[in-house]
Amino acid sequence: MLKAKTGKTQWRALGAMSGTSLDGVDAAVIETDGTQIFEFGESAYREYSSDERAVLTKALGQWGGENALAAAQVVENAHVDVLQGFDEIDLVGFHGQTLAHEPRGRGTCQVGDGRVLAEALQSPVVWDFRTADVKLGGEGAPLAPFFHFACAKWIGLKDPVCFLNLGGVGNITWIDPSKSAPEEAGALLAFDTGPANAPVNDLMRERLGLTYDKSGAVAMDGTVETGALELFLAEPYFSRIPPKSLDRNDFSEMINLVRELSNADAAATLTAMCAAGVAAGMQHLPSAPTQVFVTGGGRKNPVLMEMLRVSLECPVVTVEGVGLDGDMLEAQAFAYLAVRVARGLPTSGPMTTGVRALVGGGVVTSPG
Ligand SMILES: Nc1ncnc2c1ncn2[C@@H]1O[C@H](COP(=O)(O)OP(=O)(O)OP(=O)(O)O)[C@@H](O)[C@H]1O
Ligand SMILES: CC(=O)N[C@H]1[C@@H]2OC[C@@H](O2)[C@@H](O)[C@@H]1O[C@H](C)C(=O)O
Repeated sequence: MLKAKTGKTQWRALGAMSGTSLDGVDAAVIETDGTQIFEFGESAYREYSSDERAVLTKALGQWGGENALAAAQVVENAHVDVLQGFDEIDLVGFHGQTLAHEPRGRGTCQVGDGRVLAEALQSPVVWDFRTADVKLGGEGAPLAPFFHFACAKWIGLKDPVCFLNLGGVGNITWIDPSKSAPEEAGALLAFDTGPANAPVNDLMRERLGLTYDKSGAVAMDGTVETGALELFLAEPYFSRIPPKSLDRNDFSEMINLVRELSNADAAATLTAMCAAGVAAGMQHLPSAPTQVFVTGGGRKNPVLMEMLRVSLECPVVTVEGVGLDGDMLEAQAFAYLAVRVARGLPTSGPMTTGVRALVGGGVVTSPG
């Protein structure tokens, strides 16, 4: 059973993330005061059933209505399922499921109601992390960068590095760990690099009835079609100055660029597009990173990792190489951010989301 505590300086926070891949819910505990990471705790994963995934897929791109409500219910149930298995939790950080993201237009939409979770878990819940940032002119994403800064400190780094998350969409955080705090000028620069695994997943589903290209097995036998890659890189998104963010389906038409190709060549080309998006992003960084730490499911794809190693001019390693868990980094990030919100500390700033001023985005709901 979850237990709420107040007046703490060190919190045992539980974070949960349901990412753009729609595979399931990651949940992880972290001990923190909202600045320093003291300890990483236990974690769990709750996969969506195929019926649940179908409900979520149907609601993608929607801002409300029947499908979005059904998706919210799936998200809430799955989260309660997995989160009730943790003990002695002070605070829950609940990201929810992004259905639509259009920061310069209709805003950003994450479903799953934090009030439902607070009641079911009898714990304070921090949720709706992105809305405040978007309202203040920010991209509302990425939000993990302040946590990446804390990770760089936890590792004990001194020189500029990058964290690269390869989920459905890719996002990168450049960090100068010699700065004392993430809100300090020059400490961070972050943005979405482009599509990551989502297009390959879509191709696998469409052609082979698979959910993803496990270990890059299909792409491994393919040849990259350079014409398609060039057309992809001509997209204005890549030259846009960051911060900038993407919706899962912003590049969904790129599958058309590989329509005529064999399964292997199409998978290789879409995988190369992910790596090329990251490489194009490097031009925007304040200085060359000494290392790139890769997190998210894409790090398990050796074809993608090799493409990154060839195109980036620095060592590319998985976050496991520095003692972190690449399956749980996003869940840990929302645990960490929840404590920052509870303590009134900012969670994003001009160099991570482009928001006008530092903002602590998130709503705190206590059980009734
Ligand atoms: N063993 C593997 N081989 C190849 N690809 C993999 C492997 N494991 C996971 N992936 C890819 O990683 C994806 C899941 O990554 P992750 O869990 O980081 O995404 P997410 O958190 O849902 O997305 P986002 O970070 O965009 O919100 C899968 O959909 C798949 O494409
Ligand atoms: C709107 C939204 O949910 N964006 C996600 C998505 O998934 C990856 C990338 O696009 C990133 O910008 C963000 O998630 C991570 C956790 C973030 O906010 O840092």
